Amino acid sequence: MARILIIDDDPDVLMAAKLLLKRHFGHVDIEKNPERIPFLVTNGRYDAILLDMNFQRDLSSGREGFFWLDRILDIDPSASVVLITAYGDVEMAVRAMKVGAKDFVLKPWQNDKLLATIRSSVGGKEDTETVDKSGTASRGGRAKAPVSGTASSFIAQSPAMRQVLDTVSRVANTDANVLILGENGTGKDLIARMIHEQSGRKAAPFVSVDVGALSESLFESELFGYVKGAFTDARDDRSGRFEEAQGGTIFLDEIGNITLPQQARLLTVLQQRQVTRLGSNKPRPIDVRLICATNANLSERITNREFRQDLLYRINTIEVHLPPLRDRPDDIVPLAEHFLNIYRKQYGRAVTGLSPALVRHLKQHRWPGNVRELQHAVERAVILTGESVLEPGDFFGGLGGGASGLVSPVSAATESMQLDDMERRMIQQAMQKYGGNITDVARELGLSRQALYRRLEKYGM
Ligand SMILES: Nc1ncnc2c1ncn2[C@@H]1O[C@H](COP(=O)(O)OP(=O)(O)OP(=O)(O)O)[C@@H](O)[C@H]1O
Repeated sequence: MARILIIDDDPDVLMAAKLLLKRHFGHVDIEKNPERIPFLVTNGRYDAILLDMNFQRDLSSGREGFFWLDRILDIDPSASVVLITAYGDVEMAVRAMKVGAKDFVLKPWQNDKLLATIRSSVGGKEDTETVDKSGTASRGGRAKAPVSGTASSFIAQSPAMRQVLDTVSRVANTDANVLILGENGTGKDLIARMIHEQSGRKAAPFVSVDVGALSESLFESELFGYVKGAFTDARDDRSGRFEEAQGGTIFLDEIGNITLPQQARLLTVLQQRQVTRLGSNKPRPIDVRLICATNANLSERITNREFRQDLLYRINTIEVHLPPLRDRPDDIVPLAEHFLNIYRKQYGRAVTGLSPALVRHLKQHRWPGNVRELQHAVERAVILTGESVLEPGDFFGGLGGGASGLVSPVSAATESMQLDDMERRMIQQAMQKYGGNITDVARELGLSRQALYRRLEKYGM
């Protein structure tokens, strides 16, 4: 069953498209307000997104459409975005495809053409139920990152992480609520998926919700669902994420960031083990395993009366602490090699390993962004290096590394600016070398043509 999202500020277009597509594809969401795109794309796991190019306030330049296309691809680089445009000059559509749109349709559309376009965009997911091999449905939906949550691809060489894996294997098969604590990028999401995959619920859905990102007004409708007419835009009944997780696991990420009223509503649902859709008075029983995660210091929040003690007791039957990467240096090199292996294949680069000098640098860096920072650093290095062995310069590009060879701790923001600069320079050099031939430049940099176009746009080149 395919999941489709349609974004257009014309309610008639939305309704017509929904009626047509619903008969052929399983699930169709419509949205009038483009501001909700980041939330929907993060949480909705769509197989195709139909996006209007021309919103009312920016009628014919398509600029807003480009802006939203870019946001979608930033959140999910593998998203299939099909553009709708009533001002179908081919040039704009082609430009949109160069920066990552999958296809475009002209308004008013021919039904057959629209169906064929969507069919090819969802990759055959029409009418039939397809279940992700692992039975999981993530924020972004399809497996978009090359890094999976299976135990075999989880790197844990340090004693601290071995202990974590031991706890995971002991609690997975119980229904105990688990609270995962750790800084950003330490692997909380991955551990939550692993618990689900090792549990008796693995054939049922794994539903992941970033509750910290839900506004006060969306919190209830998103988690508990709503019935038609519950609020102005509620044109249909819709199940919430708890119901979608029925029989499986719900993962509430950033639980430490929800407000006190949200905490009260969540607590009631957890105590009663039933949800009532917004606008309805019919409670529905739920059978879900609860896993929560946060990077916040919950004891401090409780002392400050920002987090309810009784909610904490509900969610933390088992606590799993993920140490920051700087506190488990034994994991750094195995992780770097693991990511090197993934990205070398993904970008078709002949990079074989890490130099001894780089190994020293990696171990000494503080990794404020933890495993995610290391992962991105390896990806960039694999793309940008011209050598077969990665050197400190591929990672730290002249940052730190004085006589002592120590890498000075730099903020993630500074580092990312420097890496952007490095990337821009690499692209410029390759453009000069190949006289602007996009295919050759993309091949040289190990990028897809689309990825290169996006970077050219990003750097205004
Ligand atoms: N031990 C590990 N082995 C392999 N990959 C890992 C490991 N830990 C984390 N990763 C990878 O690092 C990235 C960040 O991990 P993840 O998203 O699970 O972190 P997080 O703690 O949930 O982050 P946030 O708090 O920002 O949501 C992911 O791509 C994940 O696959």
